[in-house]
Amino acid sequence: MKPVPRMLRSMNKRNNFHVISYQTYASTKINRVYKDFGKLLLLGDSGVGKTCMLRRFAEGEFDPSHISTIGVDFKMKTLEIDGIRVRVQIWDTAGQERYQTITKQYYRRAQGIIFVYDITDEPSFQHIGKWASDVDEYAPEQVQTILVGNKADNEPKRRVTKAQGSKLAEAYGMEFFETSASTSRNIKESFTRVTELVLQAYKNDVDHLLGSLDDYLDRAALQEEKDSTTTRDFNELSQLQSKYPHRLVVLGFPCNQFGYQENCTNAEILNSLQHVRPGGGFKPNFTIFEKCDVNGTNTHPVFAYLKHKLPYPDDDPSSLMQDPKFLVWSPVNRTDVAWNFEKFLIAPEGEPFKRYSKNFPTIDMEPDIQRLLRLTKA
Ligand SMILES: Nc1nc2c(ncn2[C@@H]2O[C@H](COP(=O)(O)OP(=O)(O)OP(=O)(O)O)[C@@H](O)[C@H]2O)c(=O)[nH]1
Repeated sequence: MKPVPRMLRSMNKRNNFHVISYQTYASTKINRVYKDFGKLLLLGDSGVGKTCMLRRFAEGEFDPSHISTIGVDFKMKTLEIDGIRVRVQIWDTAGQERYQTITKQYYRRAQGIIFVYDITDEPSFQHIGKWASDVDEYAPEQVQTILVGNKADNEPKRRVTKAQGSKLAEAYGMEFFETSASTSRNIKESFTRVTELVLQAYKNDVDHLLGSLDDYLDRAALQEEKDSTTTRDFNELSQLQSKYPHRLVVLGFPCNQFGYQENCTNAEILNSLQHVRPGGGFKPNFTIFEKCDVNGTNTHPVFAYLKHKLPYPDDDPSSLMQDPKFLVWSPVNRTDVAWNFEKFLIAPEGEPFKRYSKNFPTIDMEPDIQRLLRLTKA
C-alpha cells in the first residue's frame, strides 16, 4: 500500500486521467425480499467447528476439511419465527488470534452471539471466558448469547462433560446446546433459539420506540439498502480501470471519517477488501493508498485542493452531512466531503474536472471519462 502523495501532479506522471475515490467497507446488506433483521455472530477458538456449523445450517452440508476462516465470512438464512419471516445474517469469525482486530469490529453490530467450544478440546472450553469478556467490552448491551459445545458426535474423544457445559452456561445466564455439524444434531435448534431471543429482546425495545416491529424492520431494510453500494462501487471502479487500462488511473483513498467504517489498519485493508467487503477474493486492480483525512484540521493537501477547486458534487450541490452525530471532524466546512464514495474526476495536468456525490453511480462517470479522452485526442 502506498503512502498518499502530496501533490496531484506527482500522481499524474503519465498524463492520464484519474478517478479519485475513497472508500470503506460499509455494512452492505443483500436482502430485498424479506425482512432483514438478526445479525448473529459465531465466536470461539479456531477449529471448534464454527464454519462447519454455519454450512450445515445454511446449506445442509458438512465438509470435514478444516480451512481456517480469514477475517470474517457470512451467510444468510431465512427462518420463520412466530409467523415472521426473518432473514438472518450469520457472521462466521476467524478463531485465530491474528484476526481479532478485524473480527472485533463486528461485535458492535451483533444482536445475537453463539459462543462455540469443542467438547473434545478442553482449552477451547476454558477460553469461553475470554470470548465472553470481549463481548462484554465490544458488543451492545442488549446482545443475546447462547453457549454451544460442538462435535458432540465424537463421544470417544470427549474432554468436556455436558454437565460442565451446562454449568458454565448457567453461570453466564445463557442457554446451552450440544451440537454436531457432522450429524446435524441441534444445529437448527441452536440457531433458531438465538434468533428467537434476538427477536424477543429487540421487539420490546422496538415496539416501545417505533410502535411496531414491522415499521422498524422496514426502516432497517431501507437503511441497509442505502448502505449497500460499497460492493457495487468497488466493482465499478475496477470495471472502469479495466476498460481504460492505459489512459485512466483510478486511485482509492481509504478514510475513517464516515461512521468510522474504515477502522482497519493500513496493513489490514487489502485483506479486508479481499475477504470481508466486498469479499469473495476481491483484489482491486487500481491503487489504494494509505488512510488519510479528507475533512477537518488534518485534511490531506490533495483533498484540500480538490475541495477548493470543486466545492460541491455536480449532481448534488446541496449535499451536506445530514446527521450531526456523524460530524466527527472540525472545523466543519460547506465544501466537506459528505460520505464515502464521493468521486473526483481529474483531467490531464491534474486539473479537477468534476465531483460526484456518493449517490452518483460510479459507472455513470463513464460518459465524462470518454468526453475527456476525446478532448485529449483532439
Ligand atoms: N466430528 C466432528 N468434527 C467437526 C464438527 N464440526 C467441525 N468439525 C471438524 O473440525 C474442524 C474445524 O472445523 P471449522 O468449521 O473449520 O472450524 P472453525 O471454528 O470455523 O475454525 P476457524 O475458521 O479457524 O476459526 C474441521 O476439520 C471439521 O471437519 C463436528 O460437529 N463433528
